[in-house]
Amino acid sequence: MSYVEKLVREKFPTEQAIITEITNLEAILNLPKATEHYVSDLHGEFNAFDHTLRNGSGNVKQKITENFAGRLTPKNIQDFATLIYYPEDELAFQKKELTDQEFLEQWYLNTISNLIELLKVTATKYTRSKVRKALSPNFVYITEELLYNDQQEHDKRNYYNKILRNLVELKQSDYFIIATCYTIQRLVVDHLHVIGDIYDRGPAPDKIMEKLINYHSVDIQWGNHDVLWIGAVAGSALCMMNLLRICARYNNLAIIEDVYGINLRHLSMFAEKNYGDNEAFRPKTLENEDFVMSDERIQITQIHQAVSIIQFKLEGQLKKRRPEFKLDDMILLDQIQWPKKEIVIEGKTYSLENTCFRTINPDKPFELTKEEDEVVQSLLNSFMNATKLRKHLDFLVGKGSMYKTYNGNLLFHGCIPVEEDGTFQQFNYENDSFSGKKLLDFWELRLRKAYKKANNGENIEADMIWYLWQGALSPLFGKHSMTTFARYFISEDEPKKECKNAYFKLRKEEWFCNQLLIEFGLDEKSGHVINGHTPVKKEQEPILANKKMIVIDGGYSKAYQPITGIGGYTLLYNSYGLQLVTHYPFTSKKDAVKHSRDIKSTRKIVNQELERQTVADTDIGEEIKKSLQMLREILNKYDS
Ligand SMILES: O=P(O)(O)OC[C@H]1O[C@](O)(COP(=O)(O)O)[C@@H](O)[C@@H]1O
Ligand SMILES: [Mn+2]
Repeated sequence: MSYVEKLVREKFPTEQAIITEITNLEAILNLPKATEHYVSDLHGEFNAFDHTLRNGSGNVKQKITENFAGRLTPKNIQDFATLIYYPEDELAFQKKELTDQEFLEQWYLNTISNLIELLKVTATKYTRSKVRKALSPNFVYITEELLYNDQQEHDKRNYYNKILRNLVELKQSDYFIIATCYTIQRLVVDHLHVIGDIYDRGPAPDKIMEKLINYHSVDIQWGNHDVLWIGAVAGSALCMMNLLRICARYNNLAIIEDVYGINLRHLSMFAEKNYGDNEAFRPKTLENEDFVMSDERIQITQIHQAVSIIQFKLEGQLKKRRPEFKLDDMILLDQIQWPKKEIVIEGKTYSLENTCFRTINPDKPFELTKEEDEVVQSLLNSFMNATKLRKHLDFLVGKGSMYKTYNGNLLFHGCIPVEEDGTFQQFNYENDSFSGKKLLDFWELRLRKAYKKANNGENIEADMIWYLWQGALSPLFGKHSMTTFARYFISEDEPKKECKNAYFKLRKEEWFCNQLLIEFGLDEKSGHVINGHTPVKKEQEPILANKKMIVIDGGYSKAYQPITGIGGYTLLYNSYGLQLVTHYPFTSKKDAVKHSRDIKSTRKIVNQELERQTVADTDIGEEIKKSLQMLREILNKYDS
């Protein structure tokens, strides 16, 4: 008897137990495929993300409309949807509105009854045991009684009404309503995919991480911004400087100090001593006008310069340490022609503007001053020992990966580096070379290794994570070089250009997407490639290559909304197929719910006439079929 068979027999010790399990699994295979929800490039925009999760990208409202249209007015449908998204707020609002006790009681009775009806609809896709797990432990018994009872029968109706009345009379209805609303939110989406870039630019990536940690089912594909944070905690000073620079640039240093508890005082004092105001380094402010001339802005501008210069010095050191990274295209401090402060790029001379080079020794431009070195070391130490940050990144590394194949689709953040003709580019490392799927597997292994071996000494492993941030063959970056230096100090546009990998042109072609799906062992007839990373501009299309490629970076990031013109794309994949959902930019809860300024449009991607998919058509279905086969074999042995 094999080890697995022994375990199965232990779990199902009798013939009857096996038969019950077979029946149960067969039934599950016939349930409709559960809904997957895809989001991407959240960039710290917690409020917008939270709203998307609460409304299931419009799925909650769609279910209400399908079920209650004709019975509830559009306004009542909207109020009901609002209750499910934000039950605490809507309850408080209704209690204030309905001052007459009788009206309020009637509202409670109607609401609970409608909620149970909606819960029934959302629960039909799941087994009873899965629904039970989604219920609040305090109300499992009552909810099941209400859920699985037929109200039409006279005696049962009395019983049902009595439970409802009791909830109201015993003052349990608020708790019950809140719990049921969250259960409905939980059931409308079975699994969430986050296609990278949770961190940077926006104010609250930490809250996104907390939400994901507590979410019932999620996977993450790392984005280039996420790996910066992983790199910093793994001991890469260069990753840390990059993320500090971005935090200063977007006026987000509070996330470092107030949220993750990393003290920036030493850095700030050093910056104040060495830098003044500088136009090129003022933080991007999106709204707060008072901020424009404040001391705080000067302070951030100083920090921004200090960390940028340290970053540029460390890049020079890295180039020497890591020749295999081929950093020749990168503008480095040793190219500056002193004392004129000019730089020659591809034979053309550019004068440097907004310079802040006082800590740079022209003879040894990559050398940190003693104080810079102290600042770096103490910051790195703090990053590596910040408990909350470690908790968030443990989750990010644990649940994350470079790519995912899921129910026939291929998910990754950036690209698979290719030549102009579509052949996979080779990355050479230690006498081996990697391309296509093998390249992504290689990077995943390296990242996990570097994170595990985190140390703040000479950290060669962590350099690898930095490469994922901006290396020319990084699948997460996908551009020939990052032109950060030029973007601060050169006014001409030419040196600021970042050329995209041929992947981004080729992904519009169906044959190319088929090649990608085949490379990852998927069926090119039914699979899709799903990407984030490159904001889909106003004039561009998110659905490409005869619907094989879907790019869902639609601009959760406020800074990118002017170019995308919307507030983000999400995808829903239910038993009827894939739908692309376009969101309005999120301004406030109130605006989103009271004026329905959330979902702009929903577009079907896959032909509606296709047969409805069941669990049998999914990856989990495949697993179940394997288990069924094994159980049947064991059962046969009982017979013989
Ligand atoms: O928008 P900013 O802050 O100027 O940053 C631009 C930089 O961000 C990058 O686009 C990388 O970030 P994304 O992954 O969000 O695209 C770089 O290629 C570029 O140099
Ligand atoms: Mn990205």
